[in-house]
Amino acid sequence: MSASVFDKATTEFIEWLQNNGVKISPKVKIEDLRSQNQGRGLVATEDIEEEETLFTLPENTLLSIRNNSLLSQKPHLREKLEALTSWESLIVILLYEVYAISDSKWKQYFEVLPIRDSANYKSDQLMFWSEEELALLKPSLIVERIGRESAEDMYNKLFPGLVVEELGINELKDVTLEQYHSVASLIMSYSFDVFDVLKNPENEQNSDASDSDENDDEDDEDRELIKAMVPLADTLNADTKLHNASLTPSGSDLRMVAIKNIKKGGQIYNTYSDHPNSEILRRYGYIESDGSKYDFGEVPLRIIKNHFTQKMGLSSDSFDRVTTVLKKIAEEGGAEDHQNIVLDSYDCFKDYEVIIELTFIIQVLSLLSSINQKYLLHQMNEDELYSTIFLVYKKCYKLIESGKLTNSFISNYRQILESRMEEYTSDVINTASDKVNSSRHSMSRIVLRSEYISLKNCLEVGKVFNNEFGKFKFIAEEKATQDIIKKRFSDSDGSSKKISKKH
Ligand SMILES: C[S@@+](CC[C@H](N)C(=O)[O-])C[C@H]1O[C@@H](n2cnc3c(N)ncnc32)[C@H](O)[C@@H]1O
Repeated sequence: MSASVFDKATTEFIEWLQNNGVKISPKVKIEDLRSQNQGRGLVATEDIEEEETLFTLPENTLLSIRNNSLLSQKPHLREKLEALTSWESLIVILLYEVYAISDSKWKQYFEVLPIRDSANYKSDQLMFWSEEELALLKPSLIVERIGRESAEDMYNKLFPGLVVEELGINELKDVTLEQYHSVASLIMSYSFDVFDVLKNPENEQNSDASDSDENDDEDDEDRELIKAMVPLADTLNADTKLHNASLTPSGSDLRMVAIKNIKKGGQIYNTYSDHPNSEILRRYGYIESDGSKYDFGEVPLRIIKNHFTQKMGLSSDSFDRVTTVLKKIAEEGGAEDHQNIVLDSYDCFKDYEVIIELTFIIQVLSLLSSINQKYLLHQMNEDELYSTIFLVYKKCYKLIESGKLTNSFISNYRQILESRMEEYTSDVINTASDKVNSSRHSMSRIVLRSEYISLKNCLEVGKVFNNEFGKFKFIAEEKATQDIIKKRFSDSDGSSKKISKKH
């Protein structure tokens, strides 16, 4: 699309908005931001004050299960469509609107979307990356969450089986996997979750923007929220640090409101929720070159296992038995009493915070490794192992609750983070943000750098373990293990119980 064709599509879209009752402040305009690889965006043409309304959208401009040509033309399908998840129904509705009819009410809107303009919009969501390109993202765990399989399962469920045979929408009998992917990824990166005002007229609109996931397992029982395409609101780009406007309810309308003062010439930014760069890339196909505010790196359980088996003397079998018991303790105790601390991976945030499960599991394994030096875990039967781990679990819970950790915890924690960081190559670590472009190669490096920096920040234990809940004290190992050893392994006269000591 040449500049004039691109501009013409923008002009016709603005006319369409006005003809459909959308009120736009004279202080904003849609701008061509292709030179910054941002497609279209909204910018301020005057200084804007916090709380000013930038535009108001009447409910009938939204494209959703409440508003679409499919149900206007085939109202008998309502119940069956409502029985689908809101993901599935919006996919069918949008495919019908875009491909099956020529006179859609939203025609001018579609012309400014990637689905109609592949020349200006390249789909960089991870779903569209080849295996070689995905390899650029190693060792990020994001490559394990692309969800291609579940997306294809949904395609196979819908086409042609459900859509043609059950719903009888013959117009969609030839939908290809490619068309399905482009509509599904459009929904992933452009849709909003809004209150279903027709079903719940007393409810105000919800402002959750674009935080939907093609693979979310939804419970649509009461259908209070529905997925919708929201023209113009979805023209806003996003930035976790520059977020300055939000979509808010206003009766049955939606209003985009400034949440900060915005200077003339500044871009209006929405937020697509608290995602790190890896997830922004997966869902939306771009990255924040200087990192997302919500960046984190991840420590896979595999790294923790390697550490405790290779450096702390636990056998691989003991480690697996310990994690099995820890899962069992969580299951039996109920989530409130005993949380599950055995996760596939553990988040370490850029802002010097790690999830509590990471602290907890490393502390548990640290104490168990100390105990294992005297009383071999692999010689214990199931019951003995269970009760030992249970005591250690309880002890660690109390320690953490009272702001204490052991010295071996801190050394293990450091080494585990360092082992994970070693998986990142030095060229990634040294990527300069001013050299960033929108190539997949460049974006991969930024994602990896975001993760690496987050892990590195979490090595600053003085900050990580000195947070809003207070400063952790580090105590000697023996102080923490002596009670357990007394309770578990010694009779009152000091002789050892059933379990044999290591010689
Ligand atoms: C809801 S749309 C925003 C409008 C979009 N720029 C357009 O022209 O249609 C979301 C898409 O915009 C792009 N985008 C949003 N925020 C961006 C940013 N900060 N930098 C680069 N691209 C961004 C991404 O392609 C994303 O998938």
